Amino acid sequence: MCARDAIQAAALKGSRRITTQIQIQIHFGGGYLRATAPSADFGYSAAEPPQSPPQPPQQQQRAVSCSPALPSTRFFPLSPPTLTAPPPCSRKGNTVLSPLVLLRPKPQCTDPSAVPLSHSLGAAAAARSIGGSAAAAAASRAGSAVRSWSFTQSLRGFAALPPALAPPAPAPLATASTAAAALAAPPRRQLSVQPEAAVYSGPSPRNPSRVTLRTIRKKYELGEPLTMVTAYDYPSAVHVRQEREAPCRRIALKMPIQTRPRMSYIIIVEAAGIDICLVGDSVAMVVHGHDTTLPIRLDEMLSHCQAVARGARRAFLVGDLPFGCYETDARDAVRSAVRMLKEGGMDAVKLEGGSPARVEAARAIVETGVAVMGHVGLTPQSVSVIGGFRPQAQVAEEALRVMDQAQALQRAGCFALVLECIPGPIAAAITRTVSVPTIGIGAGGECSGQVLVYHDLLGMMTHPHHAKVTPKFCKQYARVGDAIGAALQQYRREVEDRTFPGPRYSPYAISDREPGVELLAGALRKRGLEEAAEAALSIHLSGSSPPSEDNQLNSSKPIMLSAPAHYSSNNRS
Ligand SMILES: Nc1nc(=O)c2c([nH]1)NC[C@@H]1CN(c3ccc(C(=O)N[C@@H](CCC(=O)O)C(=O)O)cc3)CN21
Ligand SMILES: CC(C)C(=O)C(=O)O
Repeated sequence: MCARDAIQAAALKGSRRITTQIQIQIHFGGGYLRATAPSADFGYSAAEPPQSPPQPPQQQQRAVSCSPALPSTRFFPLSPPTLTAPPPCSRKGNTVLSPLVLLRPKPQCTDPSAVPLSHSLGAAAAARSIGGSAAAAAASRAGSAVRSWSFTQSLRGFAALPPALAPPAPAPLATASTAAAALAAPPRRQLSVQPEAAVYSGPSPRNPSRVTLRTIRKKYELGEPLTMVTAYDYPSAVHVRQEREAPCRRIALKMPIQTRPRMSYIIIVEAAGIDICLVGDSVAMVVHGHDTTLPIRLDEMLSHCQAVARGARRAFLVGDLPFGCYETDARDAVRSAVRMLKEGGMDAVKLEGGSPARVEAARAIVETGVAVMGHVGLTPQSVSVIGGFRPQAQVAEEALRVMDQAQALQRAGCFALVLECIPGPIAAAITRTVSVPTIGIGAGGECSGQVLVYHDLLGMMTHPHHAKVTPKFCKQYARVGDAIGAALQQYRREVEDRTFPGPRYSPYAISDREPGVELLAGALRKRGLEEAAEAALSIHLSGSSPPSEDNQLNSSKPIMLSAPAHYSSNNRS
């Protein structure tokens, strides 16, 4: 079925949205990458089926061979796309899949800059180069009908689209500088293979539930509490995101029974759906083991931001500007903030303090086009002048100063403010005097939202070293630190008494299609390695009857976390 038939069939069935996807396979030195990217999002309904007649095959074939040649600059040493033949489109529900487009590096290419093609950025960059200005031309012709990447026109089977979406005149493709930017771009949530979505239609259409500043604003206006946690790495970012229950169950059911989490636990973790993820400079203390947040550098923060951006799907990502990268002047601040977005993959930055210089920095960053979260009250980067992580604004004069700072930051354009370690009534007063959300930490329950450090709320900081830097305002919703300790102890015991790995976790057998172990033993004996031969033979024989699954489960039960009390009554499976 060609794309047009598939779209028409879906339209006549009354489907409102039909998504088309391009499948691309990029070949490089040791293998290939396959990427699927939405080509366009057509808002057809049964009332307005696509009109245009299919083009004659000759013309379609020409459309393929005339497809915009890939630039053979030093950035994209690829041959022009070829189609796998024959190229029928397939349809999955409302998604029409293109035939596979193959991209191969030109054989004569010896340019070392071809190397980036060997990781996923290569796919992203190639996709950008193909879709680039072709999509721009199509978008301006078709107005709002085309919402994203329009490489479709150049593909046989995708050629017969409605007049509004007719192929644009061949347009110049990505320039060297856009190509370079594409290669330098960090891994980005859902955007890596659909750059046009970011240019023409805002955040990825594949993830419409992503939290944006508009979502935050809406929640704030409706008086719904905002949730924020810190995340410093990929696994914690994965945990704070929200996913549907079904895929989690599917994944869990594929896991070995011993390591399969309880269903109630999966649902709880995966449904966390936290609104905002802060890659906080507290990582310096929590992960790097420093006594303060001061030592962490911008490049270290960027590395944490990138890991979080790879794991996050829904949350709005805020990167903390670390001490020393924004104080000198506003230009310094803007440069650091831009890196947080460009290299770190963040959606916004946070900076500490409300002095006139900090307010100016916030204003300059916002004017550059980067959203800023302010932070007043206890600002740990000022520990040197504060003399410790001490609560703030406990006397009227100080409270008024913090309130003035909050207002100044709001006027500078901050979209939200963290209020840290101040009395609840002061936080309540600030929350009422500003018209942006306040996110409290140790600031009582009257803020527009709350933030806690991930490791604190999970009870991962039970080691005495950590306990001393875990603030007393932290509620522990689990005791993960205890579970980690118990699991490590059990592992050590089982290794020492040789119950681990046992036959159950020694899955690799010598092929039984040949008398392999006997041959091996013979060869070992010939080399005078009698003992080695005996060992191979006896282990091979004893490993032939692994104990039953039941025995295994009884001998070594995984340590399971109990669900937090307030969830368990609803979610036990
Ligand atoms: N794990 C962790 N959680 C945090 O919330 C956190 C960090 N680390 N590191 C960066 C800052 C520092 N924070 C802290 C740390 C300790 C206290 C605390 O216990 N303060 C004592 C007073 C200490 C003193 O007087 O010196 C208190 O009574 O509140 C407060 C905030 C909050 N942030
Ligand atoms: C505690 C939060 C607000 C923070 O700034 C951090 O984690 O660095």
